[in-house]
Order: sequence, then structure tokens, then C-alpha cells
Amino acid sequence: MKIMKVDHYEEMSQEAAKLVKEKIKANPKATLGLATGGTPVGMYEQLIKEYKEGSLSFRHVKTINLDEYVGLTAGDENSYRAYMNNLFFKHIDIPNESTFLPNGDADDLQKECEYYEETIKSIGGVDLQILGIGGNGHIAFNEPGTPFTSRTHVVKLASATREANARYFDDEEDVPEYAVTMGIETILESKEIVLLASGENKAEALRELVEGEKDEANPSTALQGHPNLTIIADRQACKKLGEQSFTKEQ
Ligand SMILES: N[C@@H]1[C@@H](O)[C@H](O)[C@@H](COP(=O)(O)O)O[C@@H]1O
Repeated sequence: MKIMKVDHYEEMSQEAAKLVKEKIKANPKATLGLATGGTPVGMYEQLIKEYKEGSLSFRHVKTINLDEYVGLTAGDENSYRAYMNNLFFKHIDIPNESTFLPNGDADDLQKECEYYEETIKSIGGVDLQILGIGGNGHIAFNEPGTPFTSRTHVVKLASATREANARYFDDEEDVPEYAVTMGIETILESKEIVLLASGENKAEALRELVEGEKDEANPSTALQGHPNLTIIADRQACKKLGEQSFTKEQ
């Protein structure tokens, strides 16, 4: 595990975009695992900027997202498909058919989960996975108590997660109760993982991820065993980490 402590959100976003850019330069056909939520928005903005300046192309890249709400159609403005289209895909040169998200509106969600696992395999697995972290330690939508051996599955969202995500909806009651998410084992198979954390409200979750016991009660601790994990976190998010946890990368 490598921890890169940066000053603020902007710097976190720039460092994350830099790693994505390096990955694409090294392999223009790379598969990126992408995340939603507030945290990666700045990284997407930075990548769009690089694309517009002509220093980066996504023409041969594939992307696969971590999760999607159950019951929202792709056209629903609160779906993660809409988030990805609006905040990233429509601004870059990636072909639509190279971008994958679970279909949370599928009739048979179990089949959709199996299909998603097959999709990940068929595009060669994830080369670089971007992750955020929930205040309760969730990664993707894997809530506390999710087995570390889980694959893509349907999950009932914790009330803390629904509350945290209510800011995007008109009403908290509109936040879907269920989601389809890559499982923890699925995520751990990514060749490289970059986890982003910004703000004091992530400090405790980050402390547990870095310094806590590996325990299914905290999904993020599963990452401790990953051979190629970089955490990019700002000062506020690093507030509760002991000095021994840092090896600042230049
Ligand atoms: N499913 C997403 C996660 O992928 C995300 O990492 C997390 C943190 O969100 P935010 O970045 O808005 O704090 O919550 C959401 O529920």
C-alpha cells in the first residue's frame, strides 16, 4: 500500500488523473474501472481538460463501472449511467459501446450480475480501478458485513449510505433501496487500485482502512492485501493517520 498525502481536493484530482493518463499512455487499450460519487468528479474534469488539450485520447480505452442503483433506467438523471455520461463520457472520445455499467433496471437482476462478471472477463479484467470510500468504510456499494469473497451482487443499501447519497435526489425517500455492485473479490482482482479520499468526513474510514484490523465489518480493509494499491488522500482525510503510515511518493 502506498499513501500519497496531498494538500487538497484539487491536488488529489490532478494526481489521480496523472495516474490514469500514465496508464493510458502505457497501454492505449487499457480497461479502467470507474467510480461515481462526489470524490472522482475533479479527476474526470482534469481528464476532460487533458483530452480537450489534445494530450490524451480514450478512443481505444474501455471502462467498467463499479455499481448502479436498482430500479433506475439509464435515462434517469440519478442513475450512475447518467452521471458517467454527463460528467465524463460525453466530453471525451470514448465510443459508447466501450463503456459498461450494470443495468439496474434488468428484469432478472441475478442474471445481470452474472452477465456483468462475464463482461469484466471478456474485456480482459480491470487494469486500473478508481475507488472512493464511504464514511462507513464501504467500497463500491459493498456495505459492512459483505463477505470478502463476494462477486457482483445485489445489495440492500445501508441507511447511512442512502442518507449520504440523498443530496443528489429531491427527497431521501427517492434514493433507491437496492443496488447492483461489483463484489469485493471482483474489485480485488483489478491489477491496480487507486483509492481517493478527500475531507474530514473520510478521516475515520481512512484510518480504519490503513491501520485497522482486516475485518468484514469494514469492507475497505479487504484492500490491505492488494499488491498494487495507491491511496491519494488530502490533508483533511489523513487527519487520523499516524505518521508511520506515510511514505510520501515524489
Ligand atoms: N457507490 C458510491 C461509492 O462508489 C463511493 O465511493 C461512495 C463515496 O461517495 P462520495 O465520493 O460522494 O463521498 O459512495 C457511493 O455510495
